[in-house]
Order: sequence, then structure tokens, then C-alpha cells
Amino acid sequence: MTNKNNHNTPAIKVTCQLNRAGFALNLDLELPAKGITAIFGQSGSGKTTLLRIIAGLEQVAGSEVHLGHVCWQSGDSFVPTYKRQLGYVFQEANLFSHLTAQQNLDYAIKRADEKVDAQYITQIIDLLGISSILSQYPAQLSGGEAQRVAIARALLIKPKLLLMDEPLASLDDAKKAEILPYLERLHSELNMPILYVSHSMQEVARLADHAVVLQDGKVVVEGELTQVFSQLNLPEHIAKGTIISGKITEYDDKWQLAKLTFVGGYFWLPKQSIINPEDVRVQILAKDVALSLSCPIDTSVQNKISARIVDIQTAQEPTTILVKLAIGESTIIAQVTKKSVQMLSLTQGKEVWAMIKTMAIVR
Ligand SMILES: Nc1ncnc2c1ncn2[C@@H]1O[C@H](COP(=O)(O)OP(=O)(O)OP(=O)(O)O)[C@@H](O)[C@H]1O
Repeated sequence: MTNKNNHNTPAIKVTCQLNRAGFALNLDLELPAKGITAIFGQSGSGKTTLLRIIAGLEQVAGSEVHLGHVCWQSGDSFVPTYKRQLGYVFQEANLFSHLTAQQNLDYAIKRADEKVDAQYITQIIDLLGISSILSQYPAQLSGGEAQRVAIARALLIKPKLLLMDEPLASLDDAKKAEILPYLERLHSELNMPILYVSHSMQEVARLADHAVVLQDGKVVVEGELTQVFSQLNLPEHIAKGTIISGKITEYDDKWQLAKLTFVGGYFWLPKQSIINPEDVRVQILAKDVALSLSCPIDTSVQNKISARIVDIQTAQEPTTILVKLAIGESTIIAQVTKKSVQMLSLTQGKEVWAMIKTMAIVR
């Protein structure tokens, strides 16, 4: 299933039919040329190949690649990688080991098509918090620091598009947590589209605005982030759950809770885990949502929300089933047993109470 969107902003368009032994990539994608688009999918689904085609590192005859009005590949025309104004950040930092961090950045500045002014250079260095490590050689940097320099280097060529291929995958959880806020700042402070390949649902839930799910070289679903993850028939390996965005509108100091208000309702969350009360995202896994026909009063679950069933999964595993619920204009998914579906006569349109036990606060 592919959701075709009509984006008002200039789009990144990629059409490709690649057939090689054991792998085919068939795509006709139109992505917004703004914000962060996550490319999500299992190992071998074609994520890196897609980025390489966009970058011109892989030349597949008959493909089309456009960034807004700029054509990078069409018919016989093929713009080589070095002439595409793009930055590429890989899993490993790949810095020149004989150059300091500053010299690595200087190398990129010289390569930029446009003149890079001092103000932009300072902005990028500040954005990535690397001013104090610029005199160090790569061997003297931690993995997280080296990756921040690599991201700065990619940005200093003033790309029109930034491709990031699992930029956090080689880092441990502590280093990932250190770098994620910098990626969020890129998102909020630079007006640059980013295609971000990841295996991590947490990363995607935290960073992305838009998502593409690939499976076996095909797009399974594409669209706005919360819509993508509210689909019932995503591939098996993707943890079933939805992402809700909102802001904190009230605190309960006695019980150390914060009220997250979103389009259609509210939840209570632990107060201490809130980072930015104006922009909170939570991931609600389907397995953490239970259903009841009446509002339970004798339960420890704090979040009991009136909801309406809008869909029930058809593709099924033997015991459980996914139920899609509307809470106002928002959606959550519950994973319940088939037995419960029958015993409670759960059908499309029915009003129920959703009890939400735990929520991961991702932003
Ligand atoms: N240079 C190559 N020559 C031939 N086959 C390749 C080449 N690079 C990748 N492949 C194959 O193409 C398919 C897609 O690979 P790709 O690296 O795009 O997947 P991916 O989704 O990025 O995977 P991962 O998450 O493991 O990085 C795989 O079957 C892979 O083995």
C-alpha cells in the first residue's frame, strides 16, 4: 500500500527500476523537500541503495531523480555525484585521519559550490557543539564527537539535501543520546531536507516528520510520520504502535505528573521525563493498550480514554489482532486477543475505553 501525497513544497522525486541478481528495487517516490524523512525497513530492503541512487553513486539506467526543479537524472542525462549539491553522512564518520577536525571542515568548505561565509561556518560549528574539539585529530575524538564533525563537514558544502545513512548505528546508547539533540537542532534551525535511514523506531519517532517503509525493494507505506505508524498492516518486524504529538498543558505537582494535550484528548505522563513541554512526542505500543466497554474505575491504569474503533486488522496472527482507534482526530492501536474481540463484540464503529499502560516519551 502506498499513500501518494500531493505536497505543496518542492519535492524529491525518485523513480527507479533496478533488477540485479537476488534483489530488485522498484520505486516511484515523491517526498517533501523539507524536514526529516525517515527511510525505514529491514536489513536488505534497499534503503542504502535508494540513497546511493539519489546521490548518483549508483547509476541505474532509466531512473529519474529530481530535487525540486533541479534534475539530477533523467533519460540520458546524469549529473555526477560531485556536482549534486548534497551532503552524505555514513554510519562511520570517515574523517581524514591525518587532518585535524578543523582541517577536515576546511576541506569541505573548499569543495562547496557556493561561497561559504564565516557566519554560516560559525552557525554550523555552534549547532553541532564542536568548537572546543576543532584542533583534535580524529583518533583523539570520541565516536559521538567524530560523527558530529562528520555531520558539520557534510553541512559545510551547503547542500540542498542531506543524506544520512544510519548515522548513529555505530554508537552506543549513551553516545546516541548525546547526538540526538544536535540532530533535532539541525531540523529546527536549518531549512534543509534530510533523508534519514534508520533501523531504530525510537530515532525515527523522535526525529522524523515523514516516513517511508521499504520491504524487499518496494515501498510498503509512505506518508506523514504518525499516519505511517497508524497503519495496521505494516511488516511484521515493525513494532506496532503509534506516535502522538502534543504539548504539556498542566502539571500535577502532588503526583509528579504532566498532562499532554493532543488533537482529540490528553494523557498523563511522568513529569520528570519531559524535555520540551511545548513539543512532546510519545510512542504508544499496541501491546500496552487494553480495551474495555465501560470506563473502569477500579484499575491502576491512569490513562482511560474514550475512543471509537475505526478498523480491525484482517491479516492476522493466531492469537492477537490489531484494533485501530480514533481519539478525536488522533489514532492509537491496541493489540488484543481474538478471544477478547469476540467476547466484547468489538466491531468497526463501536465506542470503547482505551487503557494505556505505558508510553515511551521519545521527545
Ligand atoms: N554493490 C552491490 N552489488 C550487489 N548487490 C548489492 C550491492 N549492495 C547491496 N546489494 C544488495 O542489495 C540489496 C539491498 O541492499 P541495501 O544495502 O540497499 O539494503 P539496506 O536496506 O540498506 O540494508 P541494511 O539495513 O542492512 O544496510 C541487498 O540484497 C544487498 O545484498
